[in-house]
Amino acid sequence: MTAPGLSVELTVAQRNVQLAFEVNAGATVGLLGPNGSGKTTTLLALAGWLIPDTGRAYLGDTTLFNCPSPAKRPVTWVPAKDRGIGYLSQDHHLFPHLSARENIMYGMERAGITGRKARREAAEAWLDRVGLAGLGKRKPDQLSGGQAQRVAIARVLASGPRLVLLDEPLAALDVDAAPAIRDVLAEVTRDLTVVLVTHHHDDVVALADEVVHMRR
Ligand SMILES: Nc1ncnc2c1ncn2[C@@H]1O[C@H](COP(=O)(O)OP(=O)(O)OP(=O)(O)O)[C@@H](O)[C@H]1O
Repeated sequence: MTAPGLSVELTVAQRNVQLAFEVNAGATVGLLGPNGSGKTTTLLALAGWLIPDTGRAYLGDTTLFNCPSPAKRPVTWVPAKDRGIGYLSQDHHLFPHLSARENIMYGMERAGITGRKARREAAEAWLDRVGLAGLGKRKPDQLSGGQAQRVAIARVLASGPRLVLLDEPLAALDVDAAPAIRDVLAEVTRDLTVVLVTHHHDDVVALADEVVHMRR
């Protein structure tokens, strides 16, 4: 399946955020800007967790939201669970009672991927792909921070998202662990449409095809 392109424009007056940008199908755009410039706000609106005052976002042929006026309800508002968007933050947010493999399988189940055996096999393949072959039975508290973030990457990607949102995905990692995981992210998102928020120039160089510079 080919990744869709993304087009977004939005304003959030209370947060003093106003922006517009496009991402080509299968490309990664990096959002760079100082604290408070609206990077997280933009990701929240795309993910479906924040309704902007005005704006529109199109993912391929799908209208994610269409908010013509702050005084009116959105004309179109696709709920977060129906957007087919994968969100990865700096915290892995793995379920502590589930193994690494079960966490990945959970992401697939939520995305409607049927068949427990198929999910299990796919989860094993994802563990392999993110460099964790053989560690599928470990619970999050038996993994290092870097290994847990690799599981989180696999959980997001295994669900087959149409758009991937990366919110400072390497910020919580040791400087020693970050480069290898950056390489994993670059490999697994190569053909996907991605919006990346980061403060790190290394992330932009390794992951982004284009950069949006945001100002306060
Ligand atoms: N829950 C909130 N309610 C009101 N204003 C908020 C809220 N969260 C953030 N803001 C404000 O909205 C603006 C944009 O914040 P946002 O978190 O999107 O910026 P950011 O670029 O992601 O910053 P950072 O790099 O610090 O994460 C800031 O002025 C911030 O103070």
